[in-house]
Amino acid sequence: MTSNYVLVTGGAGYIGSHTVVELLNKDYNVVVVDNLYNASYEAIRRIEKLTGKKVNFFQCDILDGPGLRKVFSQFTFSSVIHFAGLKAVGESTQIPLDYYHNNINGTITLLQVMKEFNVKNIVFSSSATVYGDPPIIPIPETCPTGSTNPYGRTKLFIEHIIRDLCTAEKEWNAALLRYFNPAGAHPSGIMGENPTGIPNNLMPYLSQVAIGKREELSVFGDDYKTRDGTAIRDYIHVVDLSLGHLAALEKLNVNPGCVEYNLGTGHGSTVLEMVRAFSKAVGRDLPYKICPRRAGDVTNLTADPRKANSELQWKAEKSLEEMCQSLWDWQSKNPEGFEGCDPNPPAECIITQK
Ligand SMILES: NC(=O)c1ccc[n+]([C@@H]2O[C@H](COP(=O)([O-])OP(=O)(O)OC[C@H]3O[C@@H](n4cnc5c(N)ncnc54)[C@H](O)[C@@H]3O)[C@@H](O)[C@H]2O)c1
Ligand SMILES: O=c1ccn([C@@H]2O[C@H](COP(=O)(O)OP(=O)(O)O[C@H]3O[C@H](CO)[C@@H](O)[C@H](O)[C@H]3O)[C@@H](O)[C@H]2O)c(=O)[nH]1
Repeated sequence: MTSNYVLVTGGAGYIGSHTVVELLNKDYNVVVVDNLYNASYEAIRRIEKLTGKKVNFFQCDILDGPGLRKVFSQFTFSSVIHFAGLKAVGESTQIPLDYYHNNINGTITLLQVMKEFNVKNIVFSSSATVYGDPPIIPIPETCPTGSTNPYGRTKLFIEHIIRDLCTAEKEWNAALLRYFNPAGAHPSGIMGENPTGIPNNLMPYLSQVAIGKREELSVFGDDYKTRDGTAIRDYIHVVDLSLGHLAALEKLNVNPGCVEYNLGTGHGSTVLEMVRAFSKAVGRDLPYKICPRRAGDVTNLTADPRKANSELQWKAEKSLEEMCQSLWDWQSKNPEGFEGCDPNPPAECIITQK
């Protein structure tokens, strides 16, 4: 049995797949589990193509304790990077039970199996949404938390669960990574976000407008108290975000207990600034219309990333232009995303049926 594997849950998804590439590039041994609810096995094939390495993949649900035990019996893990979860804010208000069950029970099952196998280092995908409508901009990690939607509350509850575990059992270490707004794609143009159905998020929607799949962007609200009236977010290149996970893994080696980090750039952009930046990458103006605010949106989520910068020796390096260019490369080379590619893994990789 080879030791020192990193288990990546949700590793076929958008941020997970980019992180797996960076881990493999740095010679980590990686195992991916994903139930492929919101991903295609094609992402794993693309990771293999990009890195020239074989990915140990299992179609396994994190709610499937016996399934996870099968994986944990085959490898010795030093740590887990836990991406798996449902992530659409709007959908979470429609089907809250599914969100609470999948995200919270899934995480508890994972933590129980980790404990059984004496794996006590975890990097968790949290979110800036835990800050709700923050009173301080840029937002430090010490800002009060409290989310406005079921999805955000799952992130907040999971943070509490992991923190409680680290308090109760001192051998546990956890990095709770509060992501701001990931955007962009792998610079190769081979891998990127592959949203199913109509994208909820600004940048994937805008890129589908550019490719002609959607008529125009709806800009949700121009009456915010910002420089142009549209809401501000801290967009971070997905490759920078992925590298933040490698930095967090390193941090866990020095037994820090439970630590929270904002992963953002510290620079906020309005919706209209993003429309302009992406239009520039595409080479033409993209159509948009001003619409009412979207329920649940807040004015400004901009990170104060200094804690991550100093304690993780990590900094977001890539520009807004690189974010937009890589997204457009990916979208224009793969207008249908992974559609048309076989979404299923080889039968021997399937532990949990869909
Ligand atoms: N994308 C964002 O804007 C953003 C921002 C903040 C936090 N996050 C969090 O980061 C993580 C990754 O986000 P993403 O954008 O890559 O999303 P994604 O949907 O692309 O990836 C999540 C992956 O988890 C898998 N999954 C879901 N439930 C599972 C389960 N029960 N068992 C096994 N696999 C399961 C999905 O199939 C998918 O591949 C999520 O936890 C998300 O909440 C995302
Ligand atoms: O079609 C669209 C989509 C979005 N927006 C606006 O664009 C901004 C960004 O929206 P979006 O891309 O949907 O991201 P957020 O709502 O900020 O949420 C993302 O970023 C959060 C962290 O900041 C994560 O927790 C969430 O999971 C993730 O979806 C907001 O002001 C939206 O109102 C539009 O104007 N039109």
